[in-house]
Amino acid sequence: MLHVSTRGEASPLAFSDALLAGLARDGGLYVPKAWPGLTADEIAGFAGQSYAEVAERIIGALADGDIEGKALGEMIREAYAGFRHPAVCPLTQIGDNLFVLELFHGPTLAFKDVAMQLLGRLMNHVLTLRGERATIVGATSGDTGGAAIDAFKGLERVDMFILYPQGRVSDVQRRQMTTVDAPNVHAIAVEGTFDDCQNLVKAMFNHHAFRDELGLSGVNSINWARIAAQVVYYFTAAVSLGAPARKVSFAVPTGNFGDVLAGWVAKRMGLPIERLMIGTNSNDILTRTLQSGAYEMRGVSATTSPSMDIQISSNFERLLFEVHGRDGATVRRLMQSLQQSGRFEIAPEPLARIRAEFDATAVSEAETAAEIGQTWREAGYLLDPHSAIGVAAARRGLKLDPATPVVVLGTAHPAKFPVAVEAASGVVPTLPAHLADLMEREERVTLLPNDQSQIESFIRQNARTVRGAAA
Ligand SMILES: Cc1ncc(COP(=O)(O)O)c(C=O)c1O
Ligand SMILES: N[C@@H](CCOP(=O)(O)O)C(=O)O
Repeated sequence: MLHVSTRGEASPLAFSDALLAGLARDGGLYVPKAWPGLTADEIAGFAGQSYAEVAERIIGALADGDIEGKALGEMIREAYAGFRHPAVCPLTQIGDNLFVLELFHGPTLAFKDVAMQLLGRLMNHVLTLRGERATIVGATSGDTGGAAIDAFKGLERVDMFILYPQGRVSDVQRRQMTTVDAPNVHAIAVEGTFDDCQNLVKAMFNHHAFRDELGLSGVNSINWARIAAQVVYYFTAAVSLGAPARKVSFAVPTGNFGDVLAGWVAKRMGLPIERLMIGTNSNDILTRTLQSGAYEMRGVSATTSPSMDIQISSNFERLLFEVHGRDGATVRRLMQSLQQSGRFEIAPEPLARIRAEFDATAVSEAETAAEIGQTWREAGYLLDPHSAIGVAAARRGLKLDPATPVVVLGTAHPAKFPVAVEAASGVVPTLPAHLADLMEREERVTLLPNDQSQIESFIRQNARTVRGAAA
């Protein structure tokens, strides 16, 4: 199956080519040309299967034979063997019809590990088959960076450069990026916001001479394979609550719109999802957009859920493409308007299509802290601030529809955000044993201005890949 760009002008690519490309050459994001479907019987058959078995079926359907089946199965099994919970992504009940899907049992304690541990293996596999190398550039508001560095550290065929906003990630998040002693990974602190970092990454991809010279690739959720891997846990969670016979809703703490988009993809593939509830922090551009139809940028404020301090929600472009009948020209026009004036308007019909499947709600800093405190007191369950935003969104959804179970995506371990969690609950969350000495490890980081040419020079000087060929 081929993958097409949301902006309609780049050449369609097979799964493994889209995996290495990251962003399409027209600036768009890749999506499969058609959604593979699973029957209700097949979905019911997932009950009792391991996470890796379900992943093999779902990712196999999305990769559509482009990654050889036996190799894919082995990579999936290896990717999840190191998770600290045998279920990989277990489900915990914290209230009436209220569940947390714990996505933080991977090495860096965030949901990013679920996709990234597989992505590292997939990329290494494809690059090895082709005898190529790649230079990965990524932007992080805190979690993607650590997960990517862990998954790619030491890989011979890859150099990795991760841009994060200086002073705007938690100490644990920063140290997970800066204390890894591997010559192929580089943490770059940028004087700017996450949106600046993400804009720099996209600008490097759109600088085609640089892109080709360095063999650029990306591991942010602009990379279609990231979303594909995230689809799996929607199936495992819903099936364990009775799907496909029973509908389930999901509440998703949202920033770049990748995780909740994966839920929308699961629904397209046949999973009976009732509602997809977006929870935003006070950087509430998505909530405002669903209310008014106007996607309008404002300044980003720093919150206790820093990974969601985002205004340019990259994957929303994929949804825009779908609700506009896959019309790349319209998406190009909307994205141009965003770049030129910081806003665009969604017409009534596509907006109605979005509202038919998604709800959105903004959760303030005070409400986030109150949710952490309440859930700890009532359920004895410690939430991180991001997951707390999901729980607050779920509680609002349950008031409207108490009969449908809601699964909140628990996107990070509370110990990644100890200051906010302790302030809200009085409990100091502790890091798992493998990270116990994180705060004592030596840091290695380069501070650079928000300037594309200086960042490109740094990457050129430090990357071992030239023109995508093996050095
Ligand atoms: C802990 C955490 N929760 C939620 C999100 C938001 O996810 P997405 O950007 O896929 O919407 C992020 C960042 O991506 C995150 O790191
Ligand atoms: N919240 C993310 C931001 C980048 O998101 P991605 O899913 O597009 O990689 C982070 O923690 O870095």
